[in-house]
Amino acid sequence: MGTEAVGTLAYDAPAAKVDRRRLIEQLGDAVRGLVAATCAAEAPPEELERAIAGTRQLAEGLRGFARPLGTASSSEDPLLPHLYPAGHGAGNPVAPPVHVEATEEGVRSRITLGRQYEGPRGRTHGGISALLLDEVLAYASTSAGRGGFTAYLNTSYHQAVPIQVPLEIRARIDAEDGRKTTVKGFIALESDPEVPLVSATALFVIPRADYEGNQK
Ligand SMILES: CCCCCCCCCCCC(=O)SCCNC(=O)CCNC(=O)[C@H](O)C(C)(C)COP(=O)(O)OP(=O)(O)OC[C@H]1O[C@@H](n2cnc3c(N)ncnc32)[C@H](O)[C@@H]1OP(=O)(O)O
Repeated sequence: MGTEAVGTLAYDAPAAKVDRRRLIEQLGDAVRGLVAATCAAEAPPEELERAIAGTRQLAEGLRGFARPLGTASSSEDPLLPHLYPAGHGAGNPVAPPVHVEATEEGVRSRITLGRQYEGPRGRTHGGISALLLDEVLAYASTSAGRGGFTAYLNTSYHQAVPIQVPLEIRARIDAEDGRKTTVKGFIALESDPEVPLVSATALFVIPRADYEGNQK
């Protein structure tokens, strides 16, 4: 049996599943690195052609093992983090590598964004900032035992969020009202964590059926 940390819970997942999840995370990380290198590469034509052929061959190899759309991966486990969500899945090379930890007032995530998240030169794309805030604010709601889907995410962009610079994202519950949870948070430089670069307020709503089911 392998032990994988889930919040404060140590869960003995079957070793084969843990090993497989590690490989999936490593593949996600490797392809994420390839995506970042692709966005930065000033390579000569022959190197680009080599990269195109090699990448197409790798993709073709993996496509043969694709699971049907809408089905869960055999590596998913209800007690372990999902591997493929676009916002944080460690196995999803498109997802920024978001890790969240609990703090006294809520949650915090430290992250450095690669070149693939660039919008205007040197700055993070605003949609990526919104994605990060949605993710970390949702995590604050979930880890407080609330959860819910994002009903709105209001973002204010105060200053540029730099690429390849350590960032800190913090979030805390602002209000709870039945099925509704309002969460506030912001992205800052890790070196200047009190100055918001992008701030957000989000409303998370638990669907009525889920909420009423939990009240029984
Ligand atoms: C390591 C990292 C881990 C990370 C851990 C997890 C990270 C995952 C993060 C992903 C988060 C997402 O992106 S979620 C995906 C994006 N969001 C969605 O797909 C949601 C789509 N929308 C919906 O499914 C629905 O609209 C819901 C569930 C949000 C609400 O539906 P409903 O339950 O039928 O809503 P309804 O009865 O009308 O409203 C309930 C109450 O909410 C209020 N309300 C509803 N919508 C709004 C709104 N836009 N603005 C204001 N208020 C609203 C209503 O006024 C009402 O208040 P009152 O009258 O009761 O006072």
